[in-house]
Amino acid sequence: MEQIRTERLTKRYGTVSVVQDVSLSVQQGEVYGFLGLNGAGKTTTIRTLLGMIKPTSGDVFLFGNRVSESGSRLWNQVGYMVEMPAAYPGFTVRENLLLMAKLRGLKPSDSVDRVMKELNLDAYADRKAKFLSLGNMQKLGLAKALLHNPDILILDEPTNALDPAGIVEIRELLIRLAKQEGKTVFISSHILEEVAKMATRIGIIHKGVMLQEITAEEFETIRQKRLYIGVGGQREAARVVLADKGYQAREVKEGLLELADERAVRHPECVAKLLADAGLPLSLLKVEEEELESYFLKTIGAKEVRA
Ligand SMILES: Nc1ncnc2c1ncn2[C@@H]1O[C@H](COP(=O)(O)OP(=O)(O)OP(=O)(O)O)[C@@H](O)[C@H]1O
Repeated sequence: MEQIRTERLTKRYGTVSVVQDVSLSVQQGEVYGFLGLNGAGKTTTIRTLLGMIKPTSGDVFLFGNRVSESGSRLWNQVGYMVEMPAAYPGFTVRENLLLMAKLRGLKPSDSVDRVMKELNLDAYADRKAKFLSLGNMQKLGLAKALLHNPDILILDEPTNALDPAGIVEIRELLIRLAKQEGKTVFISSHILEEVAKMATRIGIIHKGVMLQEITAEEFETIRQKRLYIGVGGQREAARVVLADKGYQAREVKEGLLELADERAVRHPECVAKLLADAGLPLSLLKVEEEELESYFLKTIGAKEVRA
C-alpha cells in the first residue's frame, strides 16, 4: 500500500528551483532513504510532505490523501522531526514528553514510558532538556515523533548529532518499526553508508533533482567491486605477469595493486596462484566494494557532466 507519494513536486524561491519535478513513492513498511548533499533540497521536500510549505507546483499525497486538501486529521498518523528538534529547556525529558502527549491528547503515562524505553532515554528521564547532550536532544526529538505511534515517520537527518552507538540504536529501532510494525519510514541523510544500512530503497537528490532511485538490492549489485593485492617491491614483475594474462592492474599505493575486472574479483584465488607460480607470493589479497561515498559522488558527477 502506497503511503507517501509526490508527483512532479516543485518548489521555487524567486527564479531558483530548490526542488524540481521530484516524483517519489514509498510503500508501507519501507524505509526510504532520501540522500543528498547539504542544500540538495531534502529539507524543502520534507517540509512540503508535512504541509509546512506549499509546493510551487506538483502534488503531495500521504495515505492517498492530497496533503493540501487534508485537515489536521492526517497528522495524528504522522510523526516527524525536521532539523534540530526543540524542547522546553527548563523541563525534564519526562516533562517534555508528558506535555507533548497532553497536546496530542494521548494517555500520557503509557506512551511516555514506551518511547523513553524505545530510545533508551530512561536514564535521562529527570534531566532538564537544557543539560542534555546534542545526541540525547535528538533522541528526545525522535521520542516526540514516536509518541503517538504514527504509521508514517518522516525524519530529517535523524542521526546527525548522534555518536556511533546512538546511530546503531536508532537504525535498529527504525528497521524494527518498519519490519515488525509495518511503519513507513522516510529519512533524509547526506551519508550514503548510513542510508545504505537501513533503507530498503534509496533516492538520490542533487540540486533539487532526483537523480536516481534504486532498491537496496540493486544498490548492492551495481556497486563496483575491486580486488586488491599486496606485491611488496615486486610491482613491475607482478604487473607483467598479470598483463600477460589480460589483467589490468593499477598501483594505488606503494606495493598495493588494484584490479577492477570481474574475472579477478570473482576468482581472486586464480590471481594469487598465477603470481605465486611466477615466484611472486602475495602479502595481501582482498576484495573490496567500492567506497559508498564514491558511488554517491559518481552519481552526482555523472549528472554534472550531462548538464
Ligand atoms: N525560504 C527559502 N528561500 C530561499 N531559498 C531557500 C529557502 N529555503 C531553502 N532555500 C534554499 O534551497 C536549497 C535547498 O535547501 P534544503 O534545506 O532543502 O536543502 P537540504 O538538502 O535539506 O540541505 P541541508 O542538509 O543543508 O538542510 C538551499 O540552497 C537553500 O539555500
